[in-house]
Amino acid sequence: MGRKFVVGGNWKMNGDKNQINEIVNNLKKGPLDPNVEVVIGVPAIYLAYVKSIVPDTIGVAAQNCWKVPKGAFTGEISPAMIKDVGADWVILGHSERRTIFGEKDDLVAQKVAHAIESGLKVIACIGETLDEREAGKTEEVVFRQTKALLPAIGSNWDKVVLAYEPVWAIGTGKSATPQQAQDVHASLRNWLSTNASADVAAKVRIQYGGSVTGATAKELAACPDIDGFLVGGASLKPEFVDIVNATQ
Ligand SMILES: O=C(COP(=O)(O)O)NO
Repeated sequence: MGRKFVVGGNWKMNGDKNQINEIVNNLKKGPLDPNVEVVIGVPAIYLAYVKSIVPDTIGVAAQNCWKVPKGAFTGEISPAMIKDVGADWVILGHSERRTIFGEKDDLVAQKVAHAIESGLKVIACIGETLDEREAGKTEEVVFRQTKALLPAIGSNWDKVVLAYEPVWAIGTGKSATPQQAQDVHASLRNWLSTNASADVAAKVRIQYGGSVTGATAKELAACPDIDGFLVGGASLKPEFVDIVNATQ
């Protein structure tokens, strides 16, 4: 289908300059598959530092941003600030933003819209909780979350990567099986074909995230509708290189 594999490393609230140096040196050593797009999600306070030491071939993402250019929003950062330090991606709607910080679909959509209009590329996260999966609501939830993003994205789907991250697999060591992940990705792509367009559905890259490791990445990467990963814990470890190279 010709979708470029894209692997994100979401460092979350982890790292200090010594650990960041180790992680970046590991990425520099690689070797990284040149056919795979790599984006690292960095704590905001270290964005400028990471941009100063990481090769230009590696994208740098903030892990969140606010929905307007500037103003009295203590503690927040804007897409303009993210661009100002040279980063060109932002991760939005992560389940930890939704469950811990109470971000709802409409706020995520407003952030996505403003990030895109500010010139950032977006990794937009969706995914169901364990209760929702056990209640058979997985598709209902991911369709609802994605539907909320449609007006925010508009015709700018080339600036967006979707990340399906089942909440019950995040940070648990319990990944979705390749079949479970493929089923949701395929269903979401089919939904996009009907609710966005066949072109969007064919071209949008859908990452899988949730306890991806060097040991599980190859089988997951072999699934036709998995176009990459959004990796948490393992992105802090040398095995992240193996995950990036999972399609080799
Ligand atoms: O939240 C995640 C996944 O985290 P883990 O790989 O640690 O499950 N990615 O954004």
